[in-house]
Formats: sequence, C-alpha cells, structure tokens
Amino acid sequence: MSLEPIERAEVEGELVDLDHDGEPDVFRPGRDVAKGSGGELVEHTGQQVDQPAGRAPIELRVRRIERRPLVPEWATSAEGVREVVVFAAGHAGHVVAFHMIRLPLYGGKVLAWCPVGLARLVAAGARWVLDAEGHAMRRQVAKGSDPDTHLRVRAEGRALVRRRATMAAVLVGLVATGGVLAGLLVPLVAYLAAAGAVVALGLAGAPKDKPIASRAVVVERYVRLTSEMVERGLRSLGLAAMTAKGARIEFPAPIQRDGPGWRAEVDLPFGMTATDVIERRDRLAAGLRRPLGCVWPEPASDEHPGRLVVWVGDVPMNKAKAPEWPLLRAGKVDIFKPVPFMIDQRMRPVGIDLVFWNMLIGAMPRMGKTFALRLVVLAAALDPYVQLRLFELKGTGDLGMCEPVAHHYASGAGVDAKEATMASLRDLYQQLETRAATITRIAKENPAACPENKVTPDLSRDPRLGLGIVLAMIDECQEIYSDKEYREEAEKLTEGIIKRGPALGIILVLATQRPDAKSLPTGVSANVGIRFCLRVMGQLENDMVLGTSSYKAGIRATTFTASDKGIGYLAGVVDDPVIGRTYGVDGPAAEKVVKRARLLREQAGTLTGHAIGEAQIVVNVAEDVAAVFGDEPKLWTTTILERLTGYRPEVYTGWTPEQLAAALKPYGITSGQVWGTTAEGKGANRQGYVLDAITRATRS
Ligand SMILES: Nc1ncnc2c1ncn2[C@@H]1O[C@H](COP(=O)(O)OP(=O)(O)OP(=O)(O)O)[C@@H](O)[C@H]1O
Repeated sequence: MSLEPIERAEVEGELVDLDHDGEPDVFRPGRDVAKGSGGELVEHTGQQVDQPAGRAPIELRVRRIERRPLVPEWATSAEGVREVVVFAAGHAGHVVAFHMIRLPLYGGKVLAWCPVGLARLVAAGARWVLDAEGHAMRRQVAKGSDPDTHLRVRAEGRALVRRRATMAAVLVGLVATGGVLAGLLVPLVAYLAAAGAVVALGLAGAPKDKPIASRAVVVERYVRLTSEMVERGLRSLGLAAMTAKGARIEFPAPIQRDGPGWRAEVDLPFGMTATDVIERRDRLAAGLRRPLGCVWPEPASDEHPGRLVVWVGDVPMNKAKAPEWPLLRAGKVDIFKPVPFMIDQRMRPVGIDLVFWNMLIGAMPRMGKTFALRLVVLAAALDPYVQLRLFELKGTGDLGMCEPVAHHYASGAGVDAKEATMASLRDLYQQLETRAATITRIAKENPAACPENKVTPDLSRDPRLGLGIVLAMIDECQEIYSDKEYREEAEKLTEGIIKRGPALGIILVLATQRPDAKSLPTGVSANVGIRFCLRVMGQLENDMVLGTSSYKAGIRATTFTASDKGIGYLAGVVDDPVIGRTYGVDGPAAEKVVKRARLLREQAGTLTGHAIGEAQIVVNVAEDVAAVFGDEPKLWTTTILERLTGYRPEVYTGWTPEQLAAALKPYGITSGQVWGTTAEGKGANRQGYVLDAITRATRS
C-alpha cells in the first residue's frame, strides 16, 4: 500500500478531521497518520486506523441491532397457530351457544321493553320535528335583538318545523304504506321487518345498565404495568446509584403481556447489576405496590449484567390456579423423553430429562420437597421398564404409596433402612463395572446399536443385557452422609454413581432438607446435573443445591416466602435456572397413579423385587464366587460362571467372563491363567481365579 503523509495528529484524546471531509476521523493520538491508496487514513506502520472506503459507516457496523420479529412468535410455529385457532374457535362457539340458549329470555325482554323503545322513538322524533335544540338557541338570538331580526328568526324557526313535520309525515306515510303493501304481497318480508322493528325498539328501550343480552365471557382486567411504575419501583429501592443525578433507567423493549402477567426489560443505570435489584425483591414489590408473590426480577443472562427482566404476575404465583399434572389421569412415560415436572410463572409447562442425568432436591422442611420427589418417582413409575429403588430415611412413609412398584424399598430412621440403602448403592456401584463392560462389548461388536457408548432405549429394554434404567432415590440423604459408619463409603459410592451412572442407565435422585457441607459431600453436590431448590435459609444452602456462585448471580431460593410451597428454582434443564411450581399431586392422587403404574408393569412383566414381595437381594459377587468355589484352590472362569448361574440364576444368567472380571475388579480380584481339567479329564491352562485371592478380598 502506498502512503502519502498528510499531517501529524497532536491533540490528545480528540478526534480530528484529518482529511477535511467534515467528519472527525478515528486515530490514535500522537501517532503519525497517512492517507492510503484508497484514500483511507492509515498509520505509518501500515496499520489501518480509519475505515476503508466502500464499507458501511463504522457506527452501523459496531452497533448491535436486535431486530424484533416481523410476525408474532405464535405465528411462526404450527403449534402456535393451532393454539390460537383453537382458542378463537372455542371462544366463538361458546359465545354463540351461550346466546342461543338464552334466546327465549331475550325475546321476552325485547317485548317488555318495546313500548318504552317506541315512546323514546316518538319523543326523539318529536324533538327533531320541533327542533328542540335549535329552538332554545333561536330564542337566545331573538332576545334583545331588533324587532326585524326577532321576526326573521321566529319565521325561520317555524318554516323549519313545518318542513320537518312534512318530511316526518311523508316518512311515516311511506313506512305505513310500504308495510301494508309488503304485508299483502310478500308477508314474510313484512314479518321480518316487523320483528326487526320490535327488536330495535326493545334494544332502544332497555336501560343502559341492564342490556337485553347477558355477557357470555367475563374478561378479567388487571393493572397494566407501565414504565413509570417500574421506574418508580426501581428508584424506591434505596440504592444511591439508582437515584444519582443523571442515572438513567432505560427500556430496551416495550413492556409486554407475557403469560398471565407483564414483562419489562430494563437497562439499569451504569454501575448497577440485576442482582442488586433481585436481592431487594421485597422493596421492588413494595415500590410497584404489588404482592411479593407477583414480582419476579431475573437477570437476563444472555445480555450484560446490568439488564434486568421484571415479570409482574396478575396474581401471586402461590395463589394462581395450577393446572393438573398431565399424567394424573392417563398416559404412560418414556423415560428417554422429558417428563412434566412443574409450571413456570408464565404457566408454561417445564419438563425434566431424567435419563443421563442425576437430580438433587433441597429445601427447608415443609416447603414441598416430598411433593417434588414424589412427582419424579410417579413419572418414572409410569415407564414400566424403569426399576425403582426408593429409600426414605426419615421414617414418615412419605413414599409409602409407591411401594407397589418399587424394586427396592425402605423407610425408617434406623439402621435397617440405612443398611438397605447402602446395600442397594453397593449393588449399583458394582453394576457400573458390569454395565460398562457390556456397553464396551456391544459398541465393539455392533457400533450401530450403541453409537455414543451410552444406554439406548432398545438396549435398556433387552432383559438379557442387564442395562435396564434404574432410578434410585434417597430422601433425607443427609442421614447416611452424616452417619460416621457410612459416611465415607456412601460418599464413594454415590460420587461414583453420579459421575458414571448416567451414561450407563443409572439415575440417582437425592433429596435433603439440610443441604450443607456436612450433610451433602461436595463431590456429590458438585457433580449433579439437575437441581431443584425450594425455599432455603441462606446463601450456603442455596449454592449447595443450585451450584457454586448461584447466589452471587442472583439465583436466590432464599427470596421465596413461607407460603411459596412447591415453588423453587430448577437449574440444569435449560440454559438459565427457571422458577416454577411443581404440579401438586397429593397422597391419594399419587396412590391412583401408582395403581396405574403397577398395571402397566404387570402387563409388561416388569414387576420385580419388593413389589412382588421378594426381599431385597444384596448381591456381593466376591462372596458368591467364594461360595461356589467349594474346596478347589483354582477354577476356570467358565466353570465359575456355570456354578454362579446355578447358584443365583436370577442374577447371573447370561453373564460373560468380561462381566465377571469387571464385577470382581472393585474387590481387587483379577483373573490369571490357572491349571484345571476338562470333564474328559484332560489338563489345560485357562483363564480363571485363585480361591486364596478371593477369600482374602472377602475378609478385608
Ligand atoms: N406443588 C405444590 N402445590 C401446592 N401445594 C404444595 C405443593 N408442594 C407442596 N405443597 C404443600 O406443602 C406442604 C408440604 O409439602 P411436603 O410434604 O412436600 O414438604 P416437605 O418439604 O417434604 O416436608 P417435610 O420436610 O416435612 O418432609 C404439602 O402438604 C402441600 O400442602
């Protein structure tokens, strides 16, 4: 690029018009600039400092313009259009049916008010003929004016009345003649005209405050949220930056209706963040003069931290009528698809994906934790292929109605329930190895059946593979984590299951009313995918359930009040945590769902374990192998598998040598070449195990 020096810019911090085109140029002060071959300004270093010719102005290129949609959002999807059409048709149908039913009543009312209407018509006609309004005005003009004007005005008035009387007489004559002729020639038209006249007179006669037709729909009207109200609310927060001179509150988008409420987007004054407002939600509600349960300030996380979204509901969220759980009366679940869990403030359903995830539910007592976790169990129960392992360590039997579909079940605050929980966890931990081995084998043999090295719906439903989806739920999980005897082992088992279980089809759901470091190990809380936090007391509990720094980011379950039962933050489902209320399914309703779920399982042949009265089998592979060894010091793997299948066919049928090796790995037992003899008495060296190693492992 050829450079043509023009001048040296000396002025610090100012934009100078170097090329004399009337526009200040962009440059770095104190540096030499030159004109490039295209006429643009460049530094001597060859680095361009001005925009090249032929490009859009820099202001346009750097400004981020958000284009608002051309058509409303609902018109862009078939589902949205369908919803609007269905609503409009339903509304119209209702209005028509409502009035049709009342037609006889309307007829009676019309007849009753018809004479009044006729009297009003005659009175109005007489006023027009006599020019009642003009008469007063003429009297005013004539008063005090000279006799000539007086006489002229009176004469004009009389002439007008005469003209109008003639016109009225002609009109009445025409109507009467037309009526008689129509009556003689086309009676139907005459009847219709008479009926129309009666209806018109009836409508005209009815009092304004008691119209003939009743209202078919009552439209509830709520206070409109205006920018002045939002501004007043924000300025009343007691924040200096909000009230400082020149502090500007801006609205990047119009305040809009959003579900059953109003949504305002606000750019806060410089130096303020959305969290400054969120932590003062109560003051904002006071400033807006709305109940606390109506006011929901949220950060707009895909924008800058100073952008706030305030959603103001028409009625407090805890008083809004919640829809019924969609699966309450009918339907079954495919656990590989999202299950309905809650509704957000805008009354939109929010579902959760359970497969490939774990879940943590935390709350203060009596805020709706049991309701929330029961929903998860009920949803999973409606997929007959999901094995349920339910442990409720408080002993109140909150999950008792789910016993008829549970493979493992224990309820209690004592050692028995904890031991049953630990045994089930140990079994699942062991299954991590066998499942991983099975998945690896399938992925190798038939990559198409297992494309992502994860359980698929088909694999999970093949009973021979042992890859069925298991949902294990521990309510009041702090009981095992705070028990000296179990703490360490429980931490190791649950951490392993949480990290490796999802891909292998094992879902762990933990619930606690004491979410602190002692009752919920960080290795567990940090690795959970889906988090639901109902009301909690402080920042620590909030971050324990919702994830580190959530409180700082304005995601605060501490702002819920005592009456916000069932209302919580759900994180990990969509990009940003959402506030919602779980569907309220109480105990008796849950029992009915469980009955349906049991029927589904009976039909699918998947009722097992506790549900059919079997005691929880606690499988310890190392002990089982020791049991089948007998007195022989060494055994081939194939012989062990044969004996295991005979020993516990319900567990070991179909096991492969790899599965056995994987199951024994956690005990530190490995296979090697061992000497043995075939049934024909021939000696050979084959893969197998040594009894000594096994007894050592089972004793430790
Ligand atoms: N989604 C909901 N909709 C309406 N009410 C709810 C909802 N969830 C919970 N509640 C109400 O809150 C009460 C307490 O709920 P729940 O029993 O689930 O609390 P909890 O936290 O499990 O209590 P605890 O700590 O005693 O086990 C329920 O009796 C119910 O009335």
